[in-house]
Amino acid sequence: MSEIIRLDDVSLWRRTQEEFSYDLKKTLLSFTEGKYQKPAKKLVIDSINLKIDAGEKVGIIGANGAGKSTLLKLICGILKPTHGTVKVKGSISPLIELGAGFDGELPVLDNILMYGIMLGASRQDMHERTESILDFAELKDYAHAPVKALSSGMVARLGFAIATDVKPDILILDEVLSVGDESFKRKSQRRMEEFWEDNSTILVVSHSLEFINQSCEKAIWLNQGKISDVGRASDVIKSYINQVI
Ligand SMILES: Nc1ncnc2c1ncn2[C@@H]1O[C@H](COP(=O)(O)OP(=O)(O)OP(=O)(O)O)[C@@H](O)[C@H]1O
Repeated sequence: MSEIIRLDDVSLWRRTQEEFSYDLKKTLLSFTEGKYQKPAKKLVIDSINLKIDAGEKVGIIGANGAGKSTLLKLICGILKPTHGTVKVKGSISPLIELGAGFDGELPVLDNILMYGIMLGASRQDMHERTESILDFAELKDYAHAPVKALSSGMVARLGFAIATDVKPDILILDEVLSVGDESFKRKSQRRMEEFWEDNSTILVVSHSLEFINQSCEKAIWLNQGKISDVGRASDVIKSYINQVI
């Protein structure tokens, strides 16, 4: 099988949460008082080497704060590593922050076009797909409305409809999807099952070990930013459970 994702010695440092209370006045004062301290940083991904082949379904498990979402964000290019390289061949659809790339002021139709192009589809392709995307998202009546006029559930449905219609080579999922209301949830699950049956490469983060065991042949156990174990899902889950209990 051909390699589709490769991470070589990837590390990422991030500012710690305290930095979010960053205050310019306080910083200037601390400078004048000679008390300035450099922003604290934390190593959230620590020297990761990883290879994923085309068509593999890979589950990522680990405790809260282990770095699972961060790893997905590095793979789809939302975050850049501080050190090391991330190589991805083919198109990638991150179902992570659904709708994060939308422009609220622009109509739904324009956003479908932009979002699809951002995910790697051509303009022509997106023109042809618009109808089925609006149909799946159940947003035909909103085609000309600005995205800011949609509810948050509608925005998530639109994001999901575009990202899955575009049929990427690699699908990235953070937690098992729970988009929209009950009827949409069922519909989105059926669409996800099609991806599973397909040759798509899938990376999924989940706290449901049962789901990972049933749906993925391979699993990665992350612990404090490092890979603790990688291999057959059932084996990795066993060693994770043994360590946790
Ligand atoms: N925007 C951010 N800025 C700074 N640090 C962050 C940010 N987001 C997450 N972190 C830190 O990065 C580390 C890894 O977080 P991440 O969200 O990847 O963990 P996770 O394994 O997905 O956790 P969970 O299971 O709780 O979703 C944590 O220490 C977290 O505090």
